[in-house]
Amino acid sequence: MKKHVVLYKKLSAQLMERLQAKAQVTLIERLDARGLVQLRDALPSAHALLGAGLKLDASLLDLAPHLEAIASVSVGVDNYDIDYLTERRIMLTNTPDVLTETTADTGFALILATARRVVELANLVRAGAWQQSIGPQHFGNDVHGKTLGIVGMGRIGEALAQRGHFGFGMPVLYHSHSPKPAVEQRFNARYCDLDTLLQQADFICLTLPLTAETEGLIDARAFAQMRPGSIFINIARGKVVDETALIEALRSGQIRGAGLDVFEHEPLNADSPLLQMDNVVATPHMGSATHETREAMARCAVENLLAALAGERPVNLVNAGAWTL
Ligand SMILES: NC(=O)c1ccc[n+]([C@@H]2O[C@H](COP(=O)([O-])OP(=O)(O)OC[C@H]3O[C@@H](n4cnc5c(N)ncnc54)[C@H](O)[C@@H]3O)[C@@H](O)[C@H]2O)c1
Ligand SMILES: O=C(O)[C@H](O)CO
Repeated sequence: MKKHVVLYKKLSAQLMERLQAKAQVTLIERLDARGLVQLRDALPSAHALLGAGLKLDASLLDLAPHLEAIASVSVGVDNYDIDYLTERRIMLTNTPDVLTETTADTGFALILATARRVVELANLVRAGAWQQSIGPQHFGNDVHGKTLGIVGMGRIGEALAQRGHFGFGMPVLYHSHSPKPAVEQRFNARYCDLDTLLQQADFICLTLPLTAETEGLIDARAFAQMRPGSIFINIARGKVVDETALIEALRSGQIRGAGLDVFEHEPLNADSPLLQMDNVVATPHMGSATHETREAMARCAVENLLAALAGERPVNLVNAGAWTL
């Protein structure tokens, strides 16, 4: 008998066909109130789940006694209680690598948009307020040659460093768990502690995961270290930042601007003070959101899931303990 896979993300026809050839599939089209009821109804017979953007904790997963695998269509795994999954020997897989370049592109889009005030000035043109040559009150700042600070030198951090170093001639500072000699050689990057990076970088970019260790890492104390004129970019996770402290740093002029793809609560509330600020560029958690990359992520998740259900070790297994226990 085919195993039961519950999707809470729509797949392309091709991937759906591939999955249906091997499994009985239930698709939950939207994770609204009705969708959540459908999910709870499907969990008791589910062998595997595939999707993204849902906090899957014990309160839901206790409803799924037969669950063998969860294929997350994301690289970030902060929505899952990994210890709980490992204890139950439920394999968790993610989708690294395929989204690295696209997410780094988003990071650079935010760097350029904030430094050069692209959104603000495009809105001015759209509003018909471009009546004469713009003057210094509308000038931005250079990106090329400025110091790029990367917090979390992993896959996406490296792709950002590559763009900064080779494309924009930027000196690169980085802070990570440990120094990476190969990265230093390739991008002429310098490892430093977090405070030094915050004090010296013109662009401070977060590319690290949300974990118990990183939650609230960038707080009021951290913003106080940043130099006036610096620009803060977050393409990691909103909860790595104390958003109240960020708003205060923007209001007080401690930092010059922020490019934000992720927020403490998503979707960002329309009455967030961040949306009242011209020096903030806010995007809707779109780091990996291109047609090509989202399809590659979904394909990667399907492959991981099919491997798990076939009793093979998935390539992108996050919790090795679920396999070897
Ligand atoms: N905005 C988006 O749409 C989007 C897209 C993809 C990924 N992301 C986020 O980006 C994160 C990074 O992705 P990746 O593929 O580069 O992951 P990765 O594991 O390759 O890199 C993360 C890096 O952060 C470092 N790190 C972890 N904890 C740290 C700490 N406390 N202090 C300093 N460094 C620390 C790690 O050593 C690693 O080098 C993901 O976990 C996800 O949350 C967001
Ligand atoms: O972690 C990821 O892959 C992105 O944030 C998309 O959810």
